[in-house]
Amino acid sequence: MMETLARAIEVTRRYGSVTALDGVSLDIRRGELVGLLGPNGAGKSTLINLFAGLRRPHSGRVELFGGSPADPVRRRDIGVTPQETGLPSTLRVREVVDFVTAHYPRGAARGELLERFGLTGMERRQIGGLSGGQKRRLAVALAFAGNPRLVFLDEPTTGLDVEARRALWDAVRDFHAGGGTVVLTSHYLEEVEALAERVVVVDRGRVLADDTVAAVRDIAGMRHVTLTAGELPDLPGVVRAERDGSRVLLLTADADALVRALVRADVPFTGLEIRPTSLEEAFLTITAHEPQAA
Ligand SMILES: Nc1ncnc2c1ncn2[C@@H]1O[C@H](COP(=O)(O)OP(=O)(O)OP(=O)(O)O)[C@@H](O)[C@H]1O
Repeated sequence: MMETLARAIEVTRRYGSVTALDGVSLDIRRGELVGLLGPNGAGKSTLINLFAGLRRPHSGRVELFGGSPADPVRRRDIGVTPQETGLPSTLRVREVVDFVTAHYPRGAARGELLERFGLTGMERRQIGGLSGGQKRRLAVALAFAGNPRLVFLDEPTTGLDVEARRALWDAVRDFHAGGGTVVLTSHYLEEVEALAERVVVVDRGRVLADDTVAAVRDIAGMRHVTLTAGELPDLPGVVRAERDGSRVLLLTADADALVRALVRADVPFTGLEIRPTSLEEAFLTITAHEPQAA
């Protein structure tokens, strides 16, 4: 059994009347590269802030390396890149890196760290003079300044162009290949797909799915097929079927095959519509209902 580095057990966290996390349980094991996927306001940043010891849960428990995230000794072995890049604009790149690195017993070598994130030659530049993408890369690089065992990257590639995004993906992959554990958040399945093996889908403070990227991709690729028809025969690949008067809604991973089967079965239908499901819709539908016949 792989060692668990971070763990949330039935965690609830509110902000005023907003429940940001609602009974979330999650284990992050050593060597994993986990993507937290979910729409705006899903609770991803809140979860990272709890693991990083920046916030405390209202109920449930959060553990980091088997202890409390509030313990500074445990926090030495993590790195975090927050969603907002707030670095002092008058300082030079070199000064910021040295300042952050100095906080750790095993700080990274500056030159090597900057190289990994495509910032070589920028040591003397002031933060305020960097481009948005360069600032972002620096903020992500700082998460690795202490040679952490576990890093939390909150939307690491926001604001990066394609090339910079790929370079950052490579840096994250290198860290992972060297035995590092990564938790990253994203709104985009493609980003999670490019990096992660395991994806945890979060929405409205709850974990909707915790599975392989392939399994989640299948669910996310579901289509809603709706049509007006009478009694329907058994159709292939229907995950869920629902009737509302004469309107039938079918959920399937392969809409083309479904439509071909409908035509072959020679059942009269009108008003055929096919549309993608949102990730949320797909997961809610699948987790809330068992397949049933129309
Ligand atoms: N400091 C705060 N004060 C009040 N409400 C907050 C605070 N932080 C988060 N929230 C609320 O908690 C919920 C979860 O927010 P959170 O930032 O964790 O989501 P997220 O998944 O990271 O979203 P995004 O992708 O937009 O960053 C949202 O409804 C948000 O408005």
